Amino acid sequence: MLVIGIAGGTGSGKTTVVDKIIQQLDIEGMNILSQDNYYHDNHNLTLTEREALNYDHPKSIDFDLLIKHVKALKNHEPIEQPIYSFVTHGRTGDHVTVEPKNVLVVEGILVLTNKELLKEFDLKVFVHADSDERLIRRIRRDTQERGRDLNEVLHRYQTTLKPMHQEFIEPSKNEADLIIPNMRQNSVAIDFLTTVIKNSLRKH
Ligand SMILES: Nc1ncnc2c1ncn2[C@@H]1O[C@H](COP(=O)(O)OP(=O)(O)O)[C@@H](O)[C@H]1O
Ligand SMILES: Nc1ccn([C@@H]2O[C@H](COP(=O)(O)O)[C@@H](O)[C@H]2O)c(=O)n1
Repeated sequence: MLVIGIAGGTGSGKTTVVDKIIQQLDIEGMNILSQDNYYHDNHNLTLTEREALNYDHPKSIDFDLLIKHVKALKNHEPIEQPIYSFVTHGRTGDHVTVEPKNVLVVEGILVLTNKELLKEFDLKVFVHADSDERLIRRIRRDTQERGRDLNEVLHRYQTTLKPMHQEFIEPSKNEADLIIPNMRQNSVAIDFLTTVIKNSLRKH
């Protein structure tokens, strides 16, 4: 199994890049594990308390479970992936069964910050977009798709997102084998990444 880690700041375009790779690779045997589904549950806290949490710090992620799942899939065992809600800031209680396949992509803002998880990756990618562009994309997405208002997005950006990006996410770029500039549609970079994955698959 080929395991690829794809990191990058919020709104950099990780999900979009993964979708394009899926289209271009055109293979059935590919799984995507999103770090977003591995946020700690925090159902012991009230909704107001959960809303106030820092979701951009590595401690917000249940890396133990994520790494356990990556290892299980590499070991040809199916996993029960939790499903997360950005509205309730917690796990929904539902799970999706993921069967092992030839390629596993693990994507999320913090996936290149964890030393144990890094050991599991054959290829490490960082998607880059400037912070102003990412903030604009984040405002659009969170207000349209994640049930947030402008004040919530801007408050979170100033208090936790920006400082955590500078402390943890931006430095994790140094772990990447490949950096994808994604300020605009970048089909050359997507073609290149697809070729690298195809070549790696031949060796696996
Ligand atoms: N190259 C790009 N140019 C313009 N908009 C983009 C680009 N890549 C992604 N987007 C948009 O930015 C938003 C965030 O992208 P997404 O892939 O969800 O980012 P991430 O998964 O890194 O948070 C989405 O609305 C997406 O359509
Ligand atoms: N309850 C939560 C959990 C996470 N976030 C934000 O999601 C961002 C990561 O997701 P991307 O798809 O943008 O990579 C991260 O920056 C968290 O601030 C949230 O708002 N609420």
